[in-house]
Amino acid sequence: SKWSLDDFDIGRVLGKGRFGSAYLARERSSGFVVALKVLFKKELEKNNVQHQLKREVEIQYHLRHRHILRLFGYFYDDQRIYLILEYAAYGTIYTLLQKEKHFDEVKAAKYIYQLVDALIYCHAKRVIHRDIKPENLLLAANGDLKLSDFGWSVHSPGSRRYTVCGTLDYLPPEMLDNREHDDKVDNWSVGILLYEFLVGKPPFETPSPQQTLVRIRNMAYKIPPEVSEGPREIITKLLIFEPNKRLSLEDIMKNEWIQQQRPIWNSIRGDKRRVQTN
Ligand SMILES: COc1cccc(-c2nc(Nc3cc(C)[nH]n3)cc3ccccc23)c1
Repeated sequence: SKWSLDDFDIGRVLGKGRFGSAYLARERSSGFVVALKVLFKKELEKNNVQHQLKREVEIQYHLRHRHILRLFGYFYDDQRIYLILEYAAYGTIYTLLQKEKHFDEVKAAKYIYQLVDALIYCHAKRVIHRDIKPENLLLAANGDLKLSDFGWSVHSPGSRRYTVCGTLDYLPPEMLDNREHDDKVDNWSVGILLYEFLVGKPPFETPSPQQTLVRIRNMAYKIPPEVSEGPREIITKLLIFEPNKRLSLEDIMKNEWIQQQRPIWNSIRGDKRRVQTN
């Protein structure tokens, strides 16, 4: 591959992930700023996830969409693998949500709209993400959402072969029972996210993974009264046990409440560009 570490000036650490860290970096000849994700081969082998990484690279490398973080390339040396990724200046939605506690309906609708736009593109290419959660949603300098971390993505239909580590909060029943599943798993996660954006925590959250598992299986959740009818309807139509009965991504885009918020998004971005996208 044509890239090497000498092609980059390395800047600050952006953050730490499970298998390595991401650094701000600048490609020397062009001055182009990127995020360099450094993964340790030993760690990957120890967790037996090197083929997941291979699939992540193959899938993300070929996806080109304004709300999907670009993977420009990769290279490696004897201990590490380096992913050359698009740099999103404002970090993760996870951090923003922690800071703001919860989003107002305009912001929640904007992020859901942009995420669903990215997922329609992925599903059209038979790619399911399978790991949609606030930690994997980055924010670009213009405030736009960027879906990242395709480490768990597969070509539909999929079946989970690896133990899920980390939160179960976003997994649909069919993935908990390790049953065969299709792209409707991402529809479920959109419902979880919309709830979490407005309420500040995911619907099935409990102190222990075991209890969370029971609550998901029993569909034991309540939408607080302060959530208005528009988002309430979308959440209720996405958090459905039977995958094929869940609201389609297209129907989310057409939803009246989502459409009502759109004119406000453009005005927030500062009326530098009054672009009426109709
Ligand atoms: C593993 O790397 C992590 C983990 C958690 C947060 C960040 C992070 N990332 C980015 N931007 C990025 C990251 C990538 C792959 N492209 N653009 C920006 C930030 C800003 C403040 C705090 C943190 C940030 C990275």
